[in-house]
Amino acid sequence: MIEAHALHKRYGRLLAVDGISFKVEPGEVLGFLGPNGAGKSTTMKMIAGFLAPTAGTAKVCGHDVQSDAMAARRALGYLPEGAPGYGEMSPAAFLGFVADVRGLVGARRKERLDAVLERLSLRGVLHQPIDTLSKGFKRRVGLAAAILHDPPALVLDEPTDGLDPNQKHEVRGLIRELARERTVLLSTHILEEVEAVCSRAMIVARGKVMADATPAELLARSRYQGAVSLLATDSIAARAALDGMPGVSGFHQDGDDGRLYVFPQGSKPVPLDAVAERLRHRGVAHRGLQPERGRLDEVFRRITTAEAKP
Ligand SMILES: Nc1ncnc2c1ncn2[C@@H]1O[C@H](COP(=O)(O)OP(=O)(O)OP(=O)(O)O)[C@@H](O)[C@H]1O
Repeated sequence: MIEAHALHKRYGRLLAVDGISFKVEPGEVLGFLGPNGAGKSTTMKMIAGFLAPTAGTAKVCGHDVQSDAMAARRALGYLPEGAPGYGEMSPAAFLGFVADVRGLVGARRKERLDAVLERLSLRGVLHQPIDTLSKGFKRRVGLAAAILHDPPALVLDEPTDGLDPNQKHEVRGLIRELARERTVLLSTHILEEVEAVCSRAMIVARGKVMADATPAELLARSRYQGAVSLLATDSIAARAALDGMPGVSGFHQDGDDGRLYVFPQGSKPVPLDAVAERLRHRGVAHRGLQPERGRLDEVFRRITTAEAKP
């Protein structure tokens, strides 16, 4: 379990983290989302014991990260933002060094090294300097170092940053697999990642938690949920045909692709068949009529912009 209670971090005059509290249970993947500078990395560094909080406490598997630092660090695997250091070392040398620091010896050391090399498919690059590896392999080396001692809790700072779509897919699969019996806290800028791997998402802005919900609950806050959209040859005619239809509250036309969004009244979805029938009846040609499931990007923007209310 990972717990944060009223964490604060001040850098001079800047209050980078302003009272963040949460609890993540085993089996949960909590995604930390927020604009640049929101305080995500700072919070993660405090949980990992790399930075002392200005106020507040954090615990990893019940161990306070400050007063019981060694036990907390033993229980935690941490992937810092960016690539691992020691770029001149090979993965073999670097992971051997991490194993030594973690106090792994004998058969257990060999077993854990074999397990992570296999899990992260690192055998092909074992003796190449880390600096010369692709971004994907660098992230894998970082992940291997984070899970080498088989910790019950993981803090992963932007684990898929800079990876190509295939590598992202692979790393997300690995995180889901790791999360089965572990507690995972990860940060990301990628909204689709939240739906792909997170059981819960916390939106942070200006050092404060602005939302803490499941991805489905966040989607339900989108005004696009329950809307239908279509591409009409004549959008003005389409709007005129649908204006005043029961269950329809308004329209929005996308400036880029011209797609027309028809918004519902209240929580009941706009009836797709009735829309199709009405357009047919009025002779409005259209294609791509589809229901909308909501948009995380819109919810994220609304919650994190200055006007947003918590
Ligand atoms: N060592 C430091 N000294 C002074 N200010 C810092 C320091 N580290 C971070 N900050 C500032 O604290 C704020 C929060 O930074 P942090 O890196 O935690 O944000 P973040 O949410 O992780 O951002 P990003 O998504 O860009 O990684 C930012 O304004 C940043 O400039």
